[in-house]
Amino acid sequence: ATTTVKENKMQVNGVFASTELMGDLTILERELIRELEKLYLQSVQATDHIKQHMDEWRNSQPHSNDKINEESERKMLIGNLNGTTAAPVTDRFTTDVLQDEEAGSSNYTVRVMKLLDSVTPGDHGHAAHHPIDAYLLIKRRTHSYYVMTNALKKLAKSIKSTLSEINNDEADLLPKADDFHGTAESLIRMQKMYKLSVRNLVQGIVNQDASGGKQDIVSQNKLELWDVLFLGESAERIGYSYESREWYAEAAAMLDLGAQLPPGTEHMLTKLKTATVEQKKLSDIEHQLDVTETDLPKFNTLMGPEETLKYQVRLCAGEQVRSVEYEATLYCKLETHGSPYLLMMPFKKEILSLSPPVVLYRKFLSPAQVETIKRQAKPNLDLAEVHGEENTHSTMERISMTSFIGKPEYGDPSTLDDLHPEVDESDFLTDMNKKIERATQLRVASTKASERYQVANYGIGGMYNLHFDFGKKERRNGERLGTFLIYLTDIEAGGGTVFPRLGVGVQPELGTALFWHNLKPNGMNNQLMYHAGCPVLHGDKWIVTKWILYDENIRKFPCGLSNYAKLSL
Ligand SMILES: O=C(O)CCC(=O)C(=O)O
Ligand SMILES: [Fe+2]
Repeated sequence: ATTTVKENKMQVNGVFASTELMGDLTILERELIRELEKLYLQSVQATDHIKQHMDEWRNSQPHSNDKINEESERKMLIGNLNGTTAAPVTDRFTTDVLQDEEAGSSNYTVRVMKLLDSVTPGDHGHAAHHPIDAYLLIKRRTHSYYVMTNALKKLAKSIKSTLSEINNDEADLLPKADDFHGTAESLIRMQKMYKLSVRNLVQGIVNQDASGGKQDIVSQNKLELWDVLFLGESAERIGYSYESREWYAEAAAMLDLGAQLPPGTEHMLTKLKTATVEQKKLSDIEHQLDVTETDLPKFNTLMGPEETLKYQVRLCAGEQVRSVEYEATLYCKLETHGSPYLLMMPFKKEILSLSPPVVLYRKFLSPAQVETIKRQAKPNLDLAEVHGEENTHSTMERISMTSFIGKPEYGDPSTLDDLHPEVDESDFLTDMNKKIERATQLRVASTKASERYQVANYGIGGMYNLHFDFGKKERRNGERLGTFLIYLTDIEAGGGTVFPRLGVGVQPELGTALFWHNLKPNGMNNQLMYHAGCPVLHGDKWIVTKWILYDENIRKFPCGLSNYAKLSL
């Protein structure tokens, strides 16, 4: 499968495809927080205002301690004003103000005045007999209510407008509920892939035991019981029952330690209890399986899906899976390909697999060159889309942003013309084409010989599932013979490129290039070259890829058409 671009959208199923855009979101979030802070301050002001008036009102009540009196006063007052029986207290605020505004205060005042005698006995007889008492009473019923409800109304209005502003202006940029679910699911996938401990995750710790004594990555944030329950449910929804039980068991443990069950989650209690029991049983069995595993892996064979997945997981976690004997046959060299030019500056080449060959070129690009590529690619980053055999679809197969740099004529079947095989790239890319030619000994610097440079950016959880680089229909100049992939960032955790059928795993390192052939020398697809980009656990992964096409390179092969001829790079 190959990747091209789709409409501008930040995420696919909620996984932040690009850390760049996560940055934008952080800025947006800051603005949002400022808006909400403003609202909060307004609401505090309004509340203070209301409180003050309430206090004034309460303190000026002649019989503030006499609950029965107050209540009957209220009921009668409202009942009479409305011409109905008493309304609930909350309604009274609105009723009063509405009537106040509709009928005009004087009308209202007259009506209240008429009621006073029968309603509020004051300390010195009738409250309304004393002009000051009457004045204050009416003030409480009119002015104070008015001020209070107005403050509330204003607040409600400004909340409403802020919300609609957020909804209208930034709706496309803000993550949605789907994205939240997707982010949770991506966390579950990483939990499974990297065997992350749930207990550690709750503490904000990403443990890296599996990859051999590497340091934990610690966040300042922790998860709450609510999150733990949510993640358990997310895992359950995507069918990861083992992982779901781990979250539920952890939730049960948190409850035991005194955490409060969030409201509305009471129904989950039985689930949590059974999860604890089942999880204990399962982890015992798993443990036994681990211990009794004696099968030696058979690399460089077409292992089945289960075994492929198993080695994908192990390689992504940074494990060495091949025998020490095999690893000992690998080597590195200063490559010159016998060329005087390269004598001056040989490639630092490392063989990761002998046959089929996979090689590394250390420090292929300088940090400055890497920056140039990223700078050129950034403005056009778009959600990656995968072209399958049948149709084009955006899937969980690949979660990353991609963009292309260099002349569009490169590798484009519709604009290819045999008469114009060469196209002027920028000086920078022309140099890079030539450098890749010197390293791979293949023809690259012609529009027929290679595709455009594809730059990809993976955010946290971003990944590329197992796939082959060959297989796109209608590739006029032949299949993708070779993949020349340059890492543009170092990645602290996760984000490796793995070949489970070869037992090869590579950790991204800024400026280092990875090169392999997808085809056998006779042009047939090599099914051993199944590979994946592991989910990024921590960091911001950038790569640039040049696919080198078959037809222009047939003559470069030393071998004939045997399906078994071995190639070395
Ligand atoms: O991201 C990676 O490490 C692998 C990328 C890849 O396989 C591809 O772009 O075809
Ligand atoms: Fe690939």
